[in-house]
Amino acid sequence: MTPDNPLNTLDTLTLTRLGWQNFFAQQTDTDEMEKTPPVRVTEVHRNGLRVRGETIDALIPPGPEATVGDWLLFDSELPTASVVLDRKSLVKRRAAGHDRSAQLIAANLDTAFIVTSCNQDFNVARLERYIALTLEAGVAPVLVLTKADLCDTPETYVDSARAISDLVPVLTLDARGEEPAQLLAPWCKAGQTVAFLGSSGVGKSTLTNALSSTLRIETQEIREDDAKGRHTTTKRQLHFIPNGCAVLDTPGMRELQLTEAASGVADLFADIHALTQQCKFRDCAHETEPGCAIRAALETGEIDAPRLDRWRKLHTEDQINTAALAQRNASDKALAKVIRQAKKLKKQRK
Ligand SMILES: Nc1nc2c(ncn2[C@@H]2O[C@H](COP(=O)(O)OP(=O)(O)OP(=O)(O)O)[C@@H](O)[C@H]2O)c(=O)[nH]1
Ligand SMILES: [Zn+2]
Repeated sequence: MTPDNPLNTLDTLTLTRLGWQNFFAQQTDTDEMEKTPPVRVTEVHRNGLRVRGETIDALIPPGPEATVGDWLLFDSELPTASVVLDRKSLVKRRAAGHDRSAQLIAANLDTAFIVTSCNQDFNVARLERYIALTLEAGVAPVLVLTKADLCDTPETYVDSARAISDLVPVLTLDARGEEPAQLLAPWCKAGQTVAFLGSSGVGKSTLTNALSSTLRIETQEIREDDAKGRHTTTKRQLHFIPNGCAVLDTPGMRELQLTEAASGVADLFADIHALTQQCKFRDCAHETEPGCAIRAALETGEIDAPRLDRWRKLHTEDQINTAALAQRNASDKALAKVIRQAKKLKKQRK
């Protein structure tokens, strides 16, 4: 459990402290802001959303299709009618389980710190998954390798992390103590919103604490045998730290499936994506087709086989989930139409 951040209980947080940016200001005006003041979703609970504004701290019932980090124009008379402002960025995944829907993880992040440790948690395929997800979302990814202090050869992890993509900076650190605040400072500036993503036990809460001398989120030691965490953080919560940055600590996600992330995957695997455009057939499966640019590049050693496999897996998974989601949305629409027609008929009969 995460105890309440003492700063979250301060009476006044200016809009800037909450992360208000020009992008949002441009969507409204002073008249509207007086009637329906902007509030930010700082926590998502089963029974509603906690929203914070300059003079508002309220729990509103579920209704607005919003997630942590969203900005709403708060309707005090009918909170569920509050309008969600257009998002600067949106991180989502395919919901866990059999449901094909997309689950919103966080909105309006500027930077995502993708956290892993210099131990068994480190896994290139999973990091690529997180990177594709954040690139798709419009959030800048930064890889953070924790527990360098517990590892004899952190360089091997750093080298593998650096090889993933030129688009992604890599930081290595001990999450406890002073180091993180200094190393993360270039991204954790006033008015910015950053988040820590990664498996349970990699040090997300420790890093969140490290950014603020006043925060004390609970952390727990990982299991010794497999370095897995105990899912100590159970909810997504935005913390407002003294330097004016908003920080989101998230629970470790057990399953991270991509959906509607084609451009994120293409950006991360830009070289492979470019090659696919050169295949003779537009629907080339890169198996046995003549004129396949992917297979040719594999033969010359221009691309490496394990990385190609990882691309293939992500690309296929994203295509399948995206198609399933489209189908679901279409059938939802069709169902809504049937209900509307039934209601209309009922009315006519009265
Ligand atoms: N030595 C060392 N220990 C660390 C480091 N980072 C985290 N830890 C420890 O690892 C354990 C797990 O850290 P947390 O911050 O709770 O991990 P988390 O990612 O927030 O985990 P969940 O809340 O379960 O998602 C704690 O005992 C931390 O003190 C590090 O860089 N070095
Ligand atoms: Zn091909």
